[in-house]
This record gives sequence, C-alpha cells and structure tokens, in this order.
Amino acid sequence: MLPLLGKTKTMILTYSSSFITHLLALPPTSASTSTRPVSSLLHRSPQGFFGSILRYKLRGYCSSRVNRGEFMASNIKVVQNPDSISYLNQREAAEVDEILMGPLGFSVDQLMELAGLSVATAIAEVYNLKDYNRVLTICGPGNNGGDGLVVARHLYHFGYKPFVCYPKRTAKPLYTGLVTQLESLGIPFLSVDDLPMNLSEDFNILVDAMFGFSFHGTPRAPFDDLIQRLVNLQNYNEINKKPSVIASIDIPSGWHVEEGDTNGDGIKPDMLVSLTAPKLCAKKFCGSHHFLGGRFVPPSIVDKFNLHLPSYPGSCMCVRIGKAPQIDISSMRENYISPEFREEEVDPDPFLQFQKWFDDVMAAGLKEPNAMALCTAGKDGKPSSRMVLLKGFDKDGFVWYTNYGSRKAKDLSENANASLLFYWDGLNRQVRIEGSVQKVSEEESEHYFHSRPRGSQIGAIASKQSTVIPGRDFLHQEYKDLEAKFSDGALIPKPEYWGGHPGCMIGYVIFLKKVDGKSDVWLHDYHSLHHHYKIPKF
Ligand SMILES: NC(=O)C1=CN([C@@H]2O[C@H](COP(=O)(O)OP(=O)(O)OC[C@H]3O[C@@H](n4cnc5c(N)ncnc54)[C@H](OP(=O)(O)O)[C@@H]3O)[C@@H](O)[C@H]2O)[C@H](O)CC1
Ligand SMILES: [K+]
Repeated sequence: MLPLLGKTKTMILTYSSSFITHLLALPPTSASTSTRPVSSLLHRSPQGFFGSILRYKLRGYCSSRVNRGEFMASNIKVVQNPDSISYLNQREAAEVDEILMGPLGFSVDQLMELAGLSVATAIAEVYNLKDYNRVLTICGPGNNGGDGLVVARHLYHFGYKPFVCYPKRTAKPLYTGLVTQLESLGIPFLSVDDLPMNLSEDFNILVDAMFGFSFHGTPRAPFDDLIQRLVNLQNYNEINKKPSVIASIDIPSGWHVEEGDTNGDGIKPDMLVSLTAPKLCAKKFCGSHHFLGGRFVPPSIVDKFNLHLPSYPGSCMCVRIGKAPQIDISSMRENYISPEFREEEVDPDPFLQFQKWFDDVMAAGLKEPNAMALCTAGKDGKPSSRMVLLKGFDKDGFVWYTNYGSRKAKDLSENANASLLFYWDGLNRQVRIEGSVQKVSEEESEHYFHSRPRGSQIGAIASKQSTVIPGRDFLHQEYKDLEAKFSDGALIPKPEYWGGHPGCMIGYVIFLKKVDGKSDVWLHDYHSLHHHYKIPKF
C-alpha cells in the first residue's frame, strides 16, 4: 500500500459502463464503510441523475497543446506542411530501391514486409474495424502487388476480413510464399470475374496495390477493367449510404508517377500511403489521408538524395502528411460495445469494485490507467481541472501528490471539496469520485518523495509551481545545476512546498510568461518539468 498524502473522505463513486451511469453513494461522514445497499441505488432512473437533456456551452479559458507545426494524434505524428518534405521522381525512386537492395544489403522481402506493415497500420489508424471490416486488396504483378499481399496478412491479424484479387501472379518464391501464407489463414482469393461490378456492394475498403513507381503507359488488361471499377466507385458512392474507400499503396494505380491523374478521369483514392518518400504525383493527391510509411530509409540514402523526411516518433510505422480532414464534431459518436454491466456483479464495497475495474484496466494494458482528472474550485467557486496520477487508494481515500504552490493546492486550501474522474477508453468505463480532501503528514510526504526517481525529485525542486520565471532556459538551467549538485548520489531534500496535499500531477507546472493575465497551455517535458504558455482568452 502506498502512503497516503491526499485523501478524499466523503465520496460518491459513480461507475459507468457504456456511459449508462449508475450511482453508488457512501454516507457523507465516512469513506470507510458503505451501509447503503448498492442495488437500491442502481434502480434509480437515469432521468433522476441527468434530468432532461440540456445543452451546455462553456465560455472561458482553454488549455491545449502547443502547436509547433507537428503534433501527435493517436500516436501518429502529423506533418502539417506537405511542402516541407521531399518528393521523388520515377528515376530516383527506382535508384533508391536499387541502392537499398544492392550495396545496402536489404532483401526485397524485408522491405516489402516493412512497407506492407506501415500501410496496414495507416489503414487501421483511419478506418475502424466496425465500419470498414471487409477489405479487398487488388494486387498487381510487381512489388506493389507484393506489398498488397503483405497488407492483407497484417489486416487479417488486426481483425479485418481481407479478400485478395491477384490476377497476374508472379512465380517467384517470395510471391508464392506470400500467397501460401494468406491461403493458410483462409483468406479468399477472388478472380476478376468473381468481383461485383459495384465493388462497394461487397467491400468497405479497396486496397489498390496494382502499380507502384514502375508503372508506365496506360493500364493493360485485366488492370484496365479493375481500375475502371475503382473509378466507377465514386458514382456508386454518391448513392450509397455507406461509401467504400480506396487506399492506394505508393501510387494511385493508373496515375502518371510524376504528373498524377493527367486526364482527371483516374481513380480518386481516399488514402495514399507513400513509401520511402512520396513520389511527385503525390503532390496532386486530394484525398483525405496521406501517410508516409516504410520506416527503413538509412541516413546514407537521406544524404545521397538530400531527402527531407519527417521523423517517425516512438515505434510508429507511419506519419501523416498534411492536416487530417476537418470533422463535424456534432456528428462524432461511438457505439459503445461492451459486456453488459449487471447489478449483481457490482461489489457492494465501492473500493473493491474500483479495485476490480482497476485490475481489468491493467489486464487490458491501457496506457496510464492511473491518470485521473482532478477538479477543484477555490473560494471564487470557479472550477478548474487537470490530469493527475493516482498513487494509491484504500478505504480512507484516493492518493495523489502535488506542489503546495500549485493552483490546485491553493484551491483546496480555500475549498476542500474536489472531484476525480477516471475514464478508461477501450473498456468504456468511467469512475467519478467526489468528496473533500485533506492534507497528510509531512512524514508521509517525505517517504513518497524519496521513493520517486531522482530526476523527478530534482524536477520538483526546480519547478516552483505557479511562479513567473524568465523563460524555459531558466528552468533547464535550474534543473542542470541541481543535477550537478546532487550528482554524488546524496539524499535530495524534499522541498517544503512539495507533498502533503492532493497529489502528484503528471508533471509540475510553471507559469512561463504572463501575458495580460490570460489563460495557459501546458507542455509536457522530461522529468516532470512542465511550463505554461499564456494564450489569449477567447
Ligand atoms: N523502396 C521502396 O520504397 C520499396 C517499395 N516497394 C514497392 O515496390 C513498388 C515498385 O515495385 P516494382 O516492382 O518496381 O513496380 P510496380 O509494382 O509498379 O509494377 C511493375 C510491374 O507492373 C507492370 N506494368 C507497368 N506498367 C504497366 C501497365 N501500363 N499495364 C500493365 N502492367 C504494367 C510491369 O510490367 P512491364 O512489362 O510493363 O514492365 C511490372 O510487371 C513500389 O511502388 C512500392 O510499392 C517494395 O515493396 C519495398 C521497397
Ligand atoms: K498502387
């Protein structure tokens, strides 16, 4: 059990499954025992909790991440300006291939596998399994077709239902092996005659893997017909309620590799996944989703061709190029599909129920399951929320740590009432905790402080929350100085202003600049060094 620093005492736990919210209440004076039968509470009509649907609009200050031209959405990095990257002509694309598979020692199998995986990843990023389950991969005679075979295999493992049309098979072992792999998974191979004229009747995604950068002239049979069916899709889509989409690998098939869709009567893919570097025709791509994949380009190629390519963050296989399409927020909705939440399965002890759900979240491998929104309001009654990390819980309360100088600590010193909210996406569950917060002993704070990594301890000293500092460099310098000071491994003293109050934020917060007393944005950095930028009120 972790030490207790901040505790919510009186609390209401609200367990929610698929957003059907049930309320569990504890007696207002004690958090340790619950005498109230859970089932009686569960029978309340949701109307009692929500009343009629109200439309709220919040005007005020908004915090958001700093936009520095590139940002991450669902782990995929976005390159906002497509003109900032290099485009290859047909000769360069072939030359890169030759160097990779010549002096640089790559095999085509390897590159194809990585290329195919990046395409499958991009598809899965954009087209969800529920709405885009049936995928037809149309494969051509060359390596682009081979990429398509690899994509079909990965999509199968991602949970999609792939089909393959591969009318001009290549007899080389690489390709026969890829076909065998798909056949062993039971993936159906369809002939051109098996396919409906209106491909959207049977398929949600059409993966265009017919031609890549070696395409020349005009498409020959049977690809002329297949390309025409993809062109016709647009007309069918206009009358279809649920349009199907085309995802092209490297080049939209039939397009001129450098000039693009010269006559304007070619296919109009919704997604293009360029490999290695986009080819010139990609500049003419007008679909919604342009990705770059093929994370295998070594620095020697980058230097030789003077390539400007975005970096792939973390373990991402692809990067989005250009802005994601604007989404009508009012039309965004999910169908929450999760096992029924049954009263008889709810533990009468809300803490045990919380433990059960926390175990589920851990088993599901969700990221930062202990992240929770903490909402406080000072004496002015104006609420503010931020994410903090749960560091332990028991029947006395839920524990987190913070800096006494922070706004949340100040709020709590004026008004002990606060709420916590966990939201576990993927399990469709949320837990609400409401109550009052107490300070805890200095001893407990001290104990927890020294259990943290040294970098975080130094960060806590460097970050005097809610104070104005000259700039970010000042913060870094302060950190470096402290790091040097404690480099001998000596005990790092806990600063007086840290601990003993509601707790440990994901990082600490420093007001970097004060611009007309406007609102702020926080920036995540290493070792809990965070700072705020002021942004204008809107
Ligand atoms: N380095 C990388 O990024 C990697 C990319 N990969 C993928 O490989 C393709 C390029 O592969 P390549 O085999 O060189 O070429 P294609 O897939 O474009 O296809 C060549 C075959 O298509 C025939 N072809 C060409 N034009 C036509 C046409 N008008 N009608 C019918 N058939 C045509 C051609 O036959 P020819 O007799 O005409 O020469 C070939 O049979 C690249 O774009 C990526 O997708 C690798 O997978 C990994 C490394
Ligand atoms: K293609």
